[in-house]
Amino acid sequence: MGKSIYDKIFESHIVGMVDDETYQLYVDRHLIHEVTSPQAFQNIAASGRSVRKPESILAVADHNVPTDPNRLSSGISDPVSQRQVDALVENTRTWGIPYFPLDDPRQGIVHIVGPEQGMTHPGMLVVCGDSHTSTHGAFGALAFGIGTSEVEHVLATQTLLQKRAKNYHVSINGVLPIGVYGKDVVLSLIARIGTAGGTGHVIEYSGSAIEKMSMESRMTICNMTIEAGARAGLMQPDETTFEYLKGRPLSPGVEYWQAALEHWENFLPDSDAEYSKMADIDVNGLEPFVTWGTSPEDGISVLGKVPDPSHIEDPIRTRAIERSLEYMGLEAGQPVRGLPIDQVFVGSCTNGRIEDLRLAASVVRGRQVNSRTRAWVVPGSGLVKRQAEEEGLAKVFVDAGFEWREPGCSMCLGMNPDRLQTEERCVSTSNRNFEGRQGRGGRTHLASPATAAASAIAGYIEDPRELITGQAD
Ligand SMILES: CC(C)[C@H](C(=O)O)[C@@H](O)C(=O)O
Ligand code: SF4
Repeated sequence: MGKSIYDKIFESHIVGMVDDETYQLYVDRHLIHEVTSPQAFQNIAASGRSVRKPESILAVADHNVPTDPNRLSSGISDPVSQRQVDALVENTRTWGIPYFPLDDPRQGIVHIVGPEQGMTHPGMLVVCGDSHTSTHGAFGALAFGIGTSEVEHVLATQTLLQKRAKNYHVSINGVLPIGVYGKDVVLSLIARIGTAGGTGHVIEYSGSAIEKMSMESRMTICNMTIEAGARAGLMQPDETTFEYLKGRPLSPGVEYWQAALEHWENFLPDSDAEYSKMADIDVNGLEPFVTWGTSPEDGISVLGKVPDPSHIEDPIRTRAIERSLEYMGLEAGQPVRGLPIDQVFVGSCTNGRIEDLRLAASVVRGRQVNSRTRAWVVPGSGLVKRQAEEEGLAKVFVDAGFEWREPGCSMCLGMNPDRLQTEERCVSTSNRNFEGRQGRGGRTHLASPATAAASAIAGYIEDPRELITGQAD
């Protein structure tokens, strides 16, 4: 029987078995951040154990840090956040773990910093105490989020206990129309299979649309794969992957490059690999997507209408839609395009990379943010920020009336000062639109950087094609 990428990585990392179903897997790389690591380090110290392989770890503070331009002098006002960041600094110092402090240009969101440093290679097992670790699957690595007790286990043993997931194959074919991007593809996938669609599975992507995509777009898709309930997302490594990795600080050096390429070939899927679920997506007719509700599966075309619960038969679903509409301040059947917005957030580990900023800037260039809307760009890392400044993108944003901020998770989640006020409506390039996600009572519409940028200019949810080509409907 043929093997999937998942099967091959999983099997090559088995170092032991705990029972019939539970394997002990070797972990190649471990990313840590300030929220899910303090307790793990505390337990390591309390039990007199030590960190087994500090050089396999990379640490950054991202969730709790402020992103205002004065953050180095003003510091962190919330005492719990400050304690978590202090603990990360202290723990990394104690154990000799690489850490990028706030004044280091390499600081940023863990899932942007890791790939940027060349930390994830095809065939690796990569973990982090964070659900969006699935992002790294874009490199053909098995990457998934773990809980704090597992973070402790990995710190102490460099291994993890795992049961095997099932294989799910998603084939994405066609040519992306103008104004439609990786974010729209993944929002449409989640709308189709639902937030439980991938439960118990690892989704492996292939197809002509994926082959043509940049690493940045592939990462956006793998990042949100977790929102479809899957354990991880995986993509086959190819020339695009190798080009991206070449020359990065933690990538194999020139002298090892050929050997690395040969090694990575071991992790390509067999042509007769078996998958327990399959889906095909044709992107040729895809439209820009935006969510209307409080679940990532609530995506519709930007030209679509929010659902009418009276047309739904399932009473549980009817109630859920009614509740979402109420929370989101929407009427059944209302078009989503044209909804006035208070805030636009371009950033997060989903869409805070240089390609995302280039895309948003291309929509914004020479235009002005609508006076009713605040618009922010929060680069995913200091390196993204620097590159965007060098390319003149920062100036495009600032000239248009955007705020240009320091790297961090920022408004992706309300764990730092960047939050929505109650009932404020935001078009956000992040990955979750749960109730209160961007601040208590805040209303989130997930979308691509192009849709977010177009909405900032319009002051309402706008079809980006309107600004790119002048022909929306
Ligand atoms: C805080 C952290 C544990 C959390 C996660 O695991 O995803 C966060 O990054 C998120 O996006 O909700
Ligand atoms: S940017 Fe958002 S999704 Fe990504 S790690 Fe930070 S909080 Fe989680």
